[in-house]
Amino acid sequence: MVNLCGIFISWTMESVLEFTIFLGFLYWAFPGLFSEGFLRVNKMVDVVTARVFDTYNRYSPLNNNQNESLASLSTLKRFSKDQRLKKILSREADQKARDAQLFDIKENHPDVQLTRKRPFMGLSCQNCVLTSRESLVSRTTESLALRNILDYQLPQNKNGLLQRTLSHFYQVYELKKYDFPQVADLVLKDDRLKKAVEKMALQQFKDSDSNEEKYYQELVDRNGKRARKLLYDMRSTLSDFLLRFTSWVLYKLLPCFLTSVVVHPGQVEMLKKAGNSNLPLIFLPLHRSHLDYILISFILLNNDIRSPLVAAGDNLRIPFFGSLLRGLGAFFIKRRVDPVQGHKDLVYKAVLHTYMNYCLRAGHNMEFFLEGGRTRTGKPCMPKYGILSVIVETFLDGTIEDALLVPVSVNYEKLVDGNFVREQLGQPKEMETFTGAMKGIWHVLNSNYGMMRIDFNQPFSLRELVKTFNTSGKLPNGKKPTLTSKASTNSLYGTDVVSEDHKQLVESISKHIIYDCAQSTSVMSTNALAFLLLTKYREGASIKELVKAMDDLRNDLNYVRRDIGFSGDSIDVINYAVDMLGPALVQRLKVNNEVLLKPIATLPNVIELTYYSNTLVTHFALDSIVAVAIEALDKTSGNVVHQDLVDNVLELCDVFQYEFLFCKPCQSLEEVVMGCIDDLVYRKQIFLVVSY
Ligand SMILES: CCCCCCCCCCCCCCCC(=O)SCCNC(=O)CCNC(=O)[C@H](O)C(C)(C)COP(=O)(O)OP(=O)(O)OC[C@H]1O[C@@H](n2cnc3c(N)ncnc32)[C@H](O)[C@@H]1OP(=O)(O)O
Repeated sequence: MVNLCGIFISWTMESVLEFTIFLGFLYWAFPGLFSEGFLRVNKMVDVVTARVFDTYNRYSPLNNNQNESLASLSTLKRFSKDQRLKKILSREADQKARDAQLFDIKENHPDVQLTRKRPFMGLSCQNCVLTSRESLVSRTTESLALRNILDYQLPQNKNGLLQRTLSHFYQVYELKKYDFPQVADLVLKDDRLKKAVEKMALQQFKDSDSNEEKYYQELVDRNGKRARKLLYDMRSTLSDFLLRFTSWVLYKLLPCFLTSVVVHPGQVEMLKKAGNSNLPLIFLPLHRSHLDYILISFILLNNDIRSPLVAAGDNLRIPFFGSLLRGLGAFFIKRRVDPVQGHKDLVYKAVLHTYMNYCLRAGHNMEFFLEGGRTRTGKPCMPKYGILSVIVETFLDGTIEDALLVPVSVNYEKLVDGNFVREQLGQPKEMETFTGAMKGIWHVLNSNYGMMRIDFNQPFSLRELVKTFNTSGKLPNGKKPTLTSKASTNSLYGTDVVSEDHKQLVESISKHIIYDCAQSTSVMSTNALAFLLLTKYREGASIKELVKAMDDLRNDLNYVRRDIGFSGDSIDVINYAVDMLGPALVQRLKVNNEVLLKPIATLPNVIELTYYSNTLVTHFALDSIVAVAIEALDKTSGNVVHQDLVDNVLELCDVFQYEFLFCKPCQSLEEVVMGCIDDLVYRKQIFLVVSY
């Protein structure tokens, strides 16, 4: 502090001038910063005031119920007098209300409403991994209530003055310490990598005109050096200190733009138990925003679960942020493995495969995004198979005994990384840069994204899944695979051909996981409103109509045990969602003294609204296809033949197979379609069933 004062006092005229020039430069470089400057200063003052009050509350007696902004000690005193008066008044009012209620209860029958139990999302598949499904979870785990992880609570017995003042610091200090071994040197010595280098050199040697031994050696050296460089560009330098420090910073920053980050403590409990099994956990989230991996690591770290290494596209290897991400667990992969001089890039594949192999063997957990990037439409993307094929291969060749796969679904009330409208209109993606990232962070910090929800599905054993697929032939084409543990001959590592069985297996696992994630994604208020407005009320609807439609939608979702990420009266939900979506997406009109909500269904705005709605479109995809198939049938006789309808639906499903995953790979699509028709007959009474 003394030093800091000294610095300011010792400022000369030159320093002042220099500082002014610096400010001038900032203004020139980032005019946006200054034009909105005052607004932001105001916001900042609000945040600081809120923090001061928050701190005051922590020191003051625990039940003082004060929740308004305070400025000075005298105001505080006056405030507590007012508070006391308010309390007395509210106690009296309470008393009166209770008396009146007691009278009502005596006179009338009470209107008892049963609160519906929230479904526990993400249990693993009972067809494929029954043993995993029965482990790690209990009735108590299931019935725990959702929790906002930004509300950090100190343990009961650790609630001293210092701990309360520096609660977040205390939290990160107390975290369990893990070792994060570095494996790069081991990778370079690995025989398989050396063989891939030689094989690549040999291919290049054969393509050349030379037949001198010396040239071949030169090629081996060149490829060896390339392997080293690829590895050092790729590797992660996960650091315990950096994780803790970032976690502390996040505790301070996240509340600036998120009202809550909601997780199910039961799911976290399952992960903790799985973490104690000494098997690597492989986290497989659906990718919506850059916040996904930040919050997943944040939650795991703060629950004493080993932080994972995360496969990051090398487009994120930008100055400063690249090194930061590397220290927080990122290992950088090429987003496309392109051929080198007309041949498959064996060296790169071998580096990636061997690196992942050693990381898993060293006990690291891993995380990667099966979709290979963020969804641009709000619908889950079809999976990419490269990284998962390495994990499966690492298990099949006996390097690891087993791995626990954890599908993760993430949803936001409001999309954090812009709206992808530019890209959806056909313009190329803007590449990540340092200034772009800084501007993005600044923008995010000054916005409100509402609530974020993360669902960790139940971890399941890769061994059990492979065994089930092996023994029951539950692959989509009904083909029985015969995969046995054997030396590595396929996947990303140094090969030209991936065996058909292995391909089928990896594809089925990937699709199963994407399907599971989509099923366990909870529906946000913004998804529900956008869906209703775009599919049912494109021309607008009164609040009353929307409330009725929202109630019906909630009932439908509850019936199929989809979790809804909001609660309360539908009218409040709608008003909240309208505010979150903003006037650029939903208009509030006043027609004949009635408020009408209307979607902006014109380009480009409709693209963003569709993004929100698509979370539910996936859910209703099969129902909609049945509806379209019924329309296409000949109904002149007044009847529809069941089998014709099923055939029509299957044909349409074939057309849409790259757009939606209609069922799990372990299910038969025909049976799922028949189930869907039966359900529509029973619940929506679309037909009267007649048998001849
Ligand atoms: C305290 C808090 C801290 C918080 C702070 C934490 C921050 C901590 C980290 C930050 C982290 C950032 C994270 C960013 C998020 C992304 O950057 S997402 C983007 C990057 N991630 C991914 O793309 C992962 C998924 N992608 C893949 O797996 C892709 O396959 C790859 C590996 C990128 C390659 O893609 P590709 O070149 O298009 O090739 P693809 O057709 O998929 O096949 C590649 C190979 O896989 C194999 N293969 C393909 N199909 C199959 C199959 N069916 N079966 C078996 N093998 C197959 C074959 O060997 C094939 O090679 P070929 O035989 O064709 O030569």
